This record gives sequence, C-alpha cells and structure tokens, in this order.
Amino acid sequence: MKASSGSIRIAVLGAENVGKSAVTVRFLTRRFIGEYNSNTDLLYRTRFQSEDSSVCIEVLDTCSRKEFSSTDLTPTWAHSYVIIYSTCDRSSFDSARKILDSLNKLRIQGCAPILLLGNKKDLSHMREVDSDEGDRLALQYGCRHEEVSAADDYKIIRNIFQELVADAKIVQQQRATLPKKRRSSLTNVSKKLGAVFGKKDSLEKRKLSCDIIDLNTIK
Ligand SMILES: Nc1nc2c(ncn2[C@@H]2O[C@H](COP(=O)(O)OP(=O)(O)OP(=O)(O)O)[C@@H](O)[C@H]2O)c(=O)[nH]1
Repeated sequence: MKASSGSIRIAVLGAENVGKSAVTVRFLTRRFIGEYNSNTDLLYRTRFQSEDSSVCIEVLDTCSRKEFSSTDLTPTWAHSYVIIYSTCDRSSFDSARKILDSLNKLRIQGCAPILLLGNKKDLSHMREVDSDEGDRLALQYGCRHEEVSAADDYKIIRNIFQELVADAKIVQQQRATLPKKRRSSLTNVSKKLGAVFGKKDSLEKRKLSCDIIDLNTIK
C-alpha cells in the first residue's frame, strides 16, 4: 500500500460494528450511511480544507470482519489513529483498551496523535460505557477522548478530525526537523510496532487488498 507523499494518514481502528465506516464516511462526505457493507479495508484519499490551509489526507477505514486486515500494517503507515468503540457495547470498549495498550507498549503516543472515540452516543437508552470511563482510559494512555454520534453529528466529527489532522501535521513537521539519528530511532519504533501487530509471516511479503476511493476525482 503506497501512500502519496505529503499526506496525513489516519488509521481508523476498532471492534466490529462500532461505526468505523459510518464515522469515516460522515467526516469525508457529510452523509450518514445506515448500512455500510464492506468486506475489505477502504482507503479514502481527499484534500481537506481546514481553517487556514488545505492538506491531503488519507483515511484507512479498516474492516474488522476480514481475516487478515490492513490494520496489521497501520503501525508503519499511520500518522494518527482513531480508535472507535461503541458507547452501547462494553466489549468494544475492551477492544479499544487492547489497541491502546499495544500502541502504548511501543510508545507511539509521541510519534502519532491518538483519539479514543466513543460512537453511537444517540443510543442513550442502550448505553453500556459511561463517558467518565472513556475519559479515564484516555487519561491513562495519554490521548484524547470524545463521544459522538455518526448518525446525528457532522460538525462535531469534522471538528474532531480537523484537530487530529492539525496535531498530526505538527508531529510530522517536528519529525522532519529532527536530526537524522533521532529520526531513525523513530523508524525503529515503527518497525517494532509492525512486529507486534503483524503475523508471523513477513508483512511485506503479503499482498494486501485495500480498495482505494479517491474523493478528489468524485467531488
Ligand atoms: N444509532 C446509531 N447507529 C450507528 C451509528 N454509527 C453507526 N451505526 C450503525 O451501526 C452499524 C455498524 O456501522 P458500521 O459503520 O458498518 O460499523 P463498522 O465498525 O465499520 O463495522 P465493521 O468494520 O463492518 O465491523 C450500522 O448498522 C450503522 O448504521 C450511530 O452513531 N448511531
């Protein structure tokens, strides 16, 4: 999977059915698509207009149903992470914790901003995870926590992603100005992440199927 140079790359991770596609599509197209059926990871490319500048972004919407997911590759690919759980699914919150834990073990926090995002806030009568729990988990892992409803919110989701892109941009700029030696130690962290997330087979040897949707050509 080749990234276009200069893009900010965001990986959207999380358990099954939490709304990864719904949040991603809401952010990128303003629309809420109720039933989103995809058995493959989708990589969206678009130009994102923030307050004072425009930036190319790539958003990888990972598919939790697929046996081998591009998720395994994101540690060496992403500039930032959105880890989604459903506020009405306790087990998805546990999955989010596991993902945070894996990233934390390799000290990714300083290298790429991470956002813990509780989705399906509109289903308040079905809530299983309190907002405070999300706050505490985020505090524990030194990342941000927000709650949204992909069904109801567009502006909030857009603002959240806008801030994430801005943060990722700053980290990338800082990395670019680091002395070469320090930069290569970050590359090592990246390699180690690949080892933790990856399978025994060399990731590089495996062909990933990842559909690419270039919104620049659609808009
Ligand atoms: N009420 C409500 N339903 C939502 C929300 N976000 C997503 N859904 C629903 O939750 C279901 C799963 O949404 P998806 O976006 O497909 O979830 P996903 O995490 O991408 O799913 P997989 O990767 O296929 O496991 C769909 O039926 C959506 O309509 C939300 O904010 N509120």
